[in-house]
Amino acid sequence: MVGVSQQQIETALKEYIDPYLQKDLVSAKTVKNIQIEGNAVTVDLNFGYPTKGYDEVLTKQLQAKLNAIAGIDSVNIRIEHKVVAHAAQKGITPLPGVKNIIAVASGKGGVGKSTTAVNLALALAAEGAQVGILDADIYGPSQPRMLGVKQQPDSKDGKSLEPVMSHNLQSMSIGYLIEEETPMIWRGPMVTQALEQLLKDTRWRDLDYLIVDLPPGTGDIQLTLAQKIPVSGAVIITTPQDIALLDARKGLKMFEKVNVPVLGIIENMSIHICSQCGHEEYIFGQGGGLRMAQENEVDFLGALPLDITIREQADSGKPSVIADPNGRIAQIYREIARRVAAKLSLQAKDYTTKFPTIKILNS
Ligand SMILES: Nc1ncnc2c1ncn2[C@@H]1O[C@H](COP(=O)(O)OP(=O)(O)OP(=O)(O)O)[C@@H](O)[C@H]1O
Repeated sequence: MVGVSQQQIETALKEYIDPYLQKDLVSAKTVKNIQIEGNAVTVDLNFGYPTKGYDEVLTKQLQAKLNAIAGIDSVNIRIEHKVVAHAAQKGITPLPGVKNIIAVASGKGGVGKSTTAVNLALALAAEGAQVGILDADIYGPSQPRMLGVKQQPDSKDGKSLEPVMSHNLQSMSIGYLIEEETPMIWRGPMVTQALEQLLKDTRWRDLDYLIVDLPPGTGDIQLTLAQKIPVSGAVIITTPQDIALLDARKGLKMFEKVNVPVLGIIENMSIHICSQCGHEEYIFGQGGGLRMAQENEVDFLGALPLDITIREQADSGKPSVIADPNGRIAQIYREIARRVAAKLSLQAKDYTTKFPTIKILNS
């Protein structure tokens, strides 16, 4: 009997389109090794984005596919992931301890940007990445409450700050340093200076992703931040109302202006689910976020319902991804997290720190 060939396995792997990368496994360069021993095949895959919540489904589908090849009776799929640093805006120095910064922005306030940012960060961590969150929403820092953090950050040297740990997430917020009731009057330059300091003086530790929860809006402050922080990609949060969509479009333009790629749009409060009877209703209109994404040729990353549990869980210091990890809402956030990370993994790598020094020798 003729044995199974490497070519046969590759052809089968080429037929599998990864739903997050939207490419087949071979073209996406995820296949690291194929080993055939008699009737047994082992495939080693390596992804540039964290895949914990997807490994089981992927393994089952590939096993079914490869087992269908005549002559194979044992399939072993080994999955790894390795997140690398991707390029940020030209001329901005990368942040020590942080591979990729993802900015979460909204055109207008109150659309659920901070709630989505923290759940996205927790979802990326649940997928297996090392994640941090910087609460740059200086006017209304809500991350301490949502992360259930009461203590102030430590400082080992009196100059830098140690990130606060909760739910396996490193975090920093102006809210850790000032009293919640203290009225702060921030003026433009003060905000950017305070945030730059908060970002740079924190000793982030080996982060694959740092989520930056930007202040709402698309004014000068946001523009300056988008220019000064080394951002690899941005995510825009909107609700389906026309007014929010209009403002979200301004957000898209802002990132375009500063050459930060937009990874996609998330629609929040998309559909209302009645907590009494489960009835579903599109209070703010249907499909607005998707249409806007299509019109502007950016990805639509997903939609979250308007659901009281999202607010209650965030308010209690345990956002939905932590409070109900197997629930429907957590699964939506995790699906979105995989899309965000996969989209980022397709972008150019950051070579700035890896170039060897060229020495010119006089002979
Ligand atoms: N999908 C949702 N379903 C129900 N409540 C939500 C949802 N998303 C956010 N909320 C609630 O809406 C309120 C506003 O959310 P959040 O603070 O995240 O918005 P924001 O856009 O960051 O606001 P700001 O612009 O003021 O910083 C919060 O009480 C939050 O718990």
